[in-house]
Amino acid sequence: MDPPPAGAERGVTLPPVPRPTTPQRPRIVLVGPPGAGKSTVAAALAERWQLQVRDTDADVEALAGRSVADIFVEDGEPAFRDLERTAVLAALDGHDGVLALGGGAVLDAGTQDALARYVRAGGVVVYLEVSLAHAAPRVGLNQARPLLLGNPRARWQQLMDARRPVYEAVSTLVVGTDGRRPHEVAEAIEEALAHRRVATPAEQQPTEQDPTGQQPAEQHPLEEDA
Ligand SMILES: Nc1ncnc2c1ncn2[C@@H]1O[C@H](COP(=O)(O)OP(=O)(O)O)[C@@H](O)[C@H]1O
Ligand SMILES: O=C(O)C1=C[C@@H](OP(=O)(O)O)[C@@H](O)[C@H](O)C1
Ligand SMILES: [Mg+2]
Repeated sequence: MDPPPAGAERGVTLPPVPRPTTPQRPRIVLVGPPGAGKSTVAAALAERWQLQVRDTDADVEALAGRSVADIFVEDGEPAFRDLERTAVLAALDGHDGVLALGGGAVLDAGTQDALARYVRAGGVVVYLEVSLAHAAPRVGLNQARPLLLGNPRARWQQLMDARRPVYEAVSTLVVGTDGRRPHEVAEAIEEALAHRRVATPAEQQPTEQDPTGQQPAEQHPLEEDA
């Protein structure tokens, strides 16, 4: 007999958890600017879904044996981006769980290609949206995000102006986080996944197998097995 679905023992009805794929890939990837809550919401989703969580910033720090801030200061941003690409590609290729990217990871061409392949294979990329007014108090004035040093609000806005089109292009779903607590963002993601049936622009890019870019519904990784 199949084991009861997660939450059943607590009398809770959960939406379908994204199912595993072969080869192993993330069930969901979170992108968005600093302070969107990617790391926090990824951990919340993993907890809800009883999956492993991975965060490319933590992977980079493990690879380098130093903090993100120290890598920026000692080696510069290009060296950080190289480590980050390595971490992202490794996670997209072998992490079966929830994956949070660092905010600037999507700028890398190799990462963009890997995300596009992941999406064409049915993967889910959620862009966590946040406004400056809500992001600023979340990122605060701490030193952990070197790109925001100096004038964090102005730097954040500059980053967003340059990156918004990239976040939109690589994602298959956009979820707002303004005024929502992390667990409410996780719930909003679940709800969006449960109700979503229409392919988004990132999913409609043509593939060699399907020049129309349309994805048959039965291939979607969020559907429960029949
Ligand atoms: N929806 C939210 N509402 C309020 N605070 C949040 C929310 N999401 C995250 N935070 C807080 O904001 C800070 C940055 O969150 P984090 O998950 O590190 O963002 P990101 O990884 O996108 O940069 C953390 O202190 C976290 O607790
Ligand atoms: O936006 C960026 O370029 C960065 C975001 C950070 O991650 P979070 O988005 O998780 O804060 C971290 O990777 C690094 O400080 C650079
Ligand atoms: Mg983070």
